[in-house]
Parts: sequence; structure tokens; C-alpha cells
Amino acid sequence: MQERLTLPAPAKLNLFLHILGRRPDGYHELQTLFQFLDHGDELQFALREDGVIHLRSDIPGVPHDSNLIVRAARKLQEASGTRLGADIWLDKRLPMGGGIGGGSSDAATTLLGLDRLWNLQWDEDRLAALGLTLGADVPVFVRGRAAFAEGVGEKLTPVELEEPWFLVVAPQVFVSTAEVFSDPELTRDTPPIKVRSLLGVDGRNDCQPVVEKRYPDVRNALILLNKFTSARLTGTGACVFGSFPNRGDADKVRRQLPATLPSFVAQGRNISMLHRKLQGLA
Ligand SMILES: C[C@](O)(CO)[C@H](O)COP(=O)(O)OP(=O)(O)OC[C@H]1O[C@@H](n2ccc(N)nc2=O)[C@H](O)[C@@H]1O
Ligand SMILES: Nc1ncnc2c1ncn2[C@@H]1O[C@H](COP(=O)(O)OP(=O)(O)OP(=O)(O)O)[C@@H](O)[C@H]1O
Repeated sequence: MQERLTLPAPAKLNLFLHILGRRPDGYHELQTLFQFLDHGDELQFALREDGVIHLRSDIPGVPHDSNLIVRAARKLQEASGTRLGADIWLDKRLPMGGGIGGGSSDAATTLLGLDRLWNLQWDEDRLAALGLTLGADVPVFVRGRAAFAEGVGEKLTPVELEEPWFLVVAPQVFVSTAEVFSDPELTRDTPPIKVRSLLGVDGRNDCQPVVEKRYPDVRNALILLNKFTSARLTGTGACVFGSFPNRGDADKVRRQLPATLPSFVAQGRNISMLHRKLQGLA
């Protein structure tokens, strides 16, 4: 069998998310703190000489050509002018529409994986800029360092954070990011903070009131998790999370949740597991 390049696509959390305003193009200016989780999807890549991009794993409800993996691969192919293609396999482990960035992370892993497979040697700035055309969250996954993000999420300042354990609960509802951002009741006037005052910031997510109002399952998950620890929403949801000093404490709370409510425990990391793996291959 042809050799495959196997790479992880980790999840992210928004440890806080402040919305500062709305730009003329409808996108929102925000400030957010990204940290990665040691939990994610897994992708495999194999070279094709005929230029075809073929994602060989189906995600229910996502047509082949709209999958962010295929879109990322085709964009890189076109921008680089390569005649090479790839077969790609996806082991989808992250809940979709969960606010933990699964699709964006898959796209970033595709850009970095194919850059390596096709020997393009693009630098990180170029890959991040291409990634931004696929989604606001793609650049942070391309760079792979925990970061304070501004703009629509693309102006990134790397930060060193504690690396606690997180319990992430995934209510079984699909939250539309576009709907949350277009809700008239969304807070859009949080004053900006400076990166140096990060430590004093509370963990507020400005999307949370709107998501709680629209999705009772998310509100119920927050109420439940708040019985054990301070819980909040990541991104535009649906996932909610709480932090713990060690894995044992997180697992203990997880065991007390209803079995019908999907959840996982993972450590927060300042260097994404994708980048740790790529460094190991270099
Ligand atoms: C909320 C976050 O998850 C925080 O990490 C991201 O900013 C969302 O990033 P994403 O899922 O990659 O979002 P995109 O696919 O770029 O945008 C989805 C939709 O959300 C809205 N959107 C997104 C990001 C942003 N800063 N302002 C917005 O108004 C836009 O209506 C857009 O059409
Ligand atoms: N490879 C992919 N994985 C997941 N979703 C994908 C993928 N490709 C396309 N999509 C589409 O993107 C939508 C959002 O998926 P995703 O898992 O990135 O949401 P999310 O976790 O809310 O992301 P974010 O935190 O960036 O808002 C899905 O409903 C699906 O239609």
C-alpha cells in the first residue's frame, strides 16, 4: 500500500469571546482567546500523480465538493500551480457545528499536510492568508499557537497560558454561526482590552445569551455543568466547557453527567498537536 501521511486536526476552545462591533461587510470585530485541545479529528493523505483531489470518507450532510478539506486542497492546488493531487481520509471525531472548530481545523491540517506532501514549502504567513479565505478560524489552526485574536479572528498574538484539563459537553443541536451573529440582541459593543490585561479578563462569551435563548439544550447543559464548575460556551456553541486542575477531577464530573449527553475530557495546549507531530516528522 502507498505510504500515507497521518496528521491530527485538534479542536480549539474560545476561553473568552468579546464582540466589539460590526464591519461594513457584516463580519464582526472580536477579541478572543484561543487554546487547543489534545483531542481532534485525524486525516490521512496519499499522493496522486493525476491531479485529482478525492476525499474518500463521507460526512453525512456535507457534499464532497463543499467539504472544507476538499475546498482547502483545491485552493492550495490552484494557488501553487502544482499538478499533483491527493487521496484524503478523514476520521471525524469532533462534533460538527460545535464551536470547537472541527471544519476549520480539518482545513488547516489539509493545508499543512498537502504543503508537505507536494513539497511546496510555503511559509506560515502564506498558508494562514489562504486559510482565512476558507474561514475566520482557519489561521489560528495553521499557526498552531494559543493566541489572543483580534479582527475577525485573524490578527493573532501568541500567548502562554496555563494548560488545565477541560470537560467539554456537546449538546446534540446544531448552532448556526451565521444566525447567532445576525441576531439583533447580540452584544456588539464590548470595549476592547489590551493583550497585557488578559489575566484580569473574566471568561465571558458575548454569544452566550443569544445561544442560550435560541437553544434550550445549550442552556440546560450550562446549568448542569455549572453545578460542578464555572461553565461557558465556546465560539457560537453548541459545546460548553469547564476547566479542572487535573484529569481525574474532570473525569469525576464527566461520570456524573447523563449518559445521553456526549462529552469528552482533554487537556488545553499552547502548541497544537498538529504542530507537535509535524515538528517530530521534520
Ligand atoms: C465564532 C468563532 O468560532 C470564534 O472562534 C469564529 O469567529 C467563527 O469562525 P468560522 O466558523 O470560521 O466562521 P466563518 O465560516 O468565517 O463565518 C460564518 C458566519 O459567521 C459570521 N461571522 C463569523 C465570524 C466573525 N468574526 N463575524 C461574523 O459575523 C458571518 O455571518 C459568517 O458568514
Ligand atoms: N471537514 C468538515 N468538518 C466539519 N464540518 C464541515 C467540514 N467541511 C464542511 N463543513 C461544514 O461546516 C459546518 C460547520 O462545521 P464546524 O465543525 O467547523 O463548526 P464549528 O465547530 O461551529 O466551527 P467554528 O468553531 O469555527 O464556528 C458544518 O455544518 C458543515 O456543513
